[in-house]
Amino acid sequence: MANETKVKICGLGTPHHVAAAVAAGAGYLGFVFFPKSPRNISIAQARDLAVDVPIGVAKVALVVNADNATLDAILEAVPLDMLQLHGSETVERVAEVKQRYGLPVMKAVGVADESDLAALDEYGLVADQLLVDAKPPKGADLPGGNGLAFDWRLIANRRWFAPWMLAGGLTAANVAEAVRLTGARQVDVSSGVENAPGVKDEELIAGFIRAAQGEAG
Ligand SMILES: O=C(O)c1ccccc1N[C@@H]1O[C@H](COP(=O)(O)O)[C@@H](O)[C@H]1O
Repeated sequence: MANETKVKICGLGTPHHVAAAVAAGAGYLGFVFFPKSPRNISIAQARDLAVDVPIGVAKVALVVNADNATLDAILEAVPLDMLQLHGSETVERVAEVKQRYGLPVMKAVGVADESDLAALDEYGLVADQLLVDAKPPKGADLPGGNGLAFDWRLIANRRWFAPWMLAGGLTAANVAEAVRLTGARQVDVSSGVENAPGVKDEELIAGFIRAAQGEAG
């Protein structure tokens, strides 16, 4: 039976793939502002993509340790619904960004083992949402979007003060099991709906959303 798992498709870069994600039922669309990422887009590109997104589908800006000038420039030009902080932003910086921009903030926390879980409790007291992602390997260029999963059993039956989203190495083949094991009601995917780094695939997007929502095929 179908469930109501909300899906975020991250790292969109073309109107075609934005439309495909919306048509397939994505609840969130992610735009990456991080020059090292193969999914990085300019502010002008993001504005053009965001303006046609229907009301009810949240437009999320993913940034990594962005300063106020960078956030000012993004938010002056792009109509956004949420900020995703995916770097080493402190609890204090999360609170500052929330207050300065008045938008919901989702803080990404990397998980590799038990010792990483305390950070979720801390950020959960200040962020509007948590993004529970795999910790990047040492020396990785990207703090996320590496297509790596973590051991989902680490967070089975854990809950935090803020709503949360599961990320990291999710694909159409593993997302149903990830949801079953963790109890996630929201999932986020980037690499798992691509056929090359940074190149989204319409069929993979639709297949991922069907699988996340428990629909066959
Ligand atoms: O997608 C990126 O390029 C990216 C760059 C910098 C930080 C985070 C990034 N993506 C986020 O990482 C997770 C997991 O991605 P994947 O599905 O394992 O590829 C996801 O939350 C993206 O939002």
